[in-house]
Amino acid sequence: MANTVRIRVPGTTANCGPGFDAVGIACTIYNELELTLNAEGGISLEVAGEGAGIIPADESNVVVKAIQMVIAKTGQQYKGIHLKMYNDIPLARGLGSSAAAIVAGLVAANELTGSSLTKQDILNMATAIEGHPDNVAPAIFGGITVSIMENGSAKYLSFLPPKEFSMVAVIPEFNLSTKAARQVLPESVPFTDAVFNVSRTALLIGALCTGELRLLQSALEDRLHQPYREQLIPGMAQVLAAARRTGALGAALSGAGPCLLAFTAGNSDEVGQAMINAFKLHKVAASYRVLTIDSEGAKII
Ligand SMILES: Nc1ncnc2c1ncn2[C@@H]1O[C@H](COP(=O)(O)OP(=O)(O)OP(=O)(O)O)[C@@H](O)[C@H]1O
Ligand SMILES: N[C@@H](CCO)C(=O)O
Repeated sequence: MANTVRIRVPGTTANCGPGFDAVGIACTIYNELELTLNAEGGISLEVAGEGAGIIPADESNVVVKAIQMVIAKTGQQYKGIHLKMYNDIPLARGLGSSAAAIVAGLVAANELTGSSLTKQDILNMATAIEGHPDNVAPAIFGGITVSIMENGSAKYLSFLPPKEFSMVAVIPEFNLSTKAARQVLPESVPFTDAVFNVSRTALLIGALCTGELRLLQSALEDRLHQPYREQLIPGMAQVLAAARRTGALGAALSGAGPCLLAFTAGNSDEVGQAMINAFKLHKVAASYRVLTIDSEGAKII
């Protein structure tokens, strides 16, 4: 018997400057996934939008992996996995495409197999596939999330800020895999840099919780990953500086990049244009999207 469900999952921006592997925000950019499970074998895939013609229709596909994980865990007999994707989140740009894909697969398969998994189970399974919880947590719960790993289990909190802001995501035309962007990171950092990031991360969460957005400029500073990743993104420092000069509340690398994100309270188009122009000076073509916070996370539609 065929069994079909459709899911919507938001893209996410992780790290938010100093909160490496811990802080993430769900954004109003979405992928939709329609999953049909049946008893006959085979995997089929139709993709519209981002990733069309690139995403594989086999077991190397992270959505398929996630679905098979749920089928195995729940002891179901489904063999046929049929997927239709409608993707707006660009792949390997720093807006959480892999987290959205994993979460879509897990949530959809859970829905079709009796909904025995809790959101906490889904968070743990998604983190096991993704490797870190900072994108998958907001993709599941929505809002701004802080997540940590403890004895193999993810602990998280999700909140909405009292004061609204927008996020200008500037998306260069080239992609950068998280794997490549993690390879340039050092194995250890100076104690002073660790202290620098602890203080900024605390300030960042405090500023977002209280709405003291004037503090974002300092709170988005980071010494754990951005300085090392600059070499991978031509013009990164200048594009972030252009955002600040144009009046952004603050700016940072989105996830592992190459997307750069500015927080704004009004002149988003002006900031986006200034960032694109700064990229152009480094021969990088880019476009921008003005996003806000998604408060719902993954949901069945
Ligand atoms: N809709 C999708 N279906 C299947 N696989 C996908 C999908 N979207 C992304 N992926 C996989 O995830 C990879 C991109 O993941 P990666 O972690 O490198 O970047 P990202 O998740 O877009 O960015 P970041 O983690 O920095 O926010 C793609 O190359 C592809 O293998
Ligand atoms: N925290 C992750 C986010 C991207 O997946 C990183 O920066 O590598």
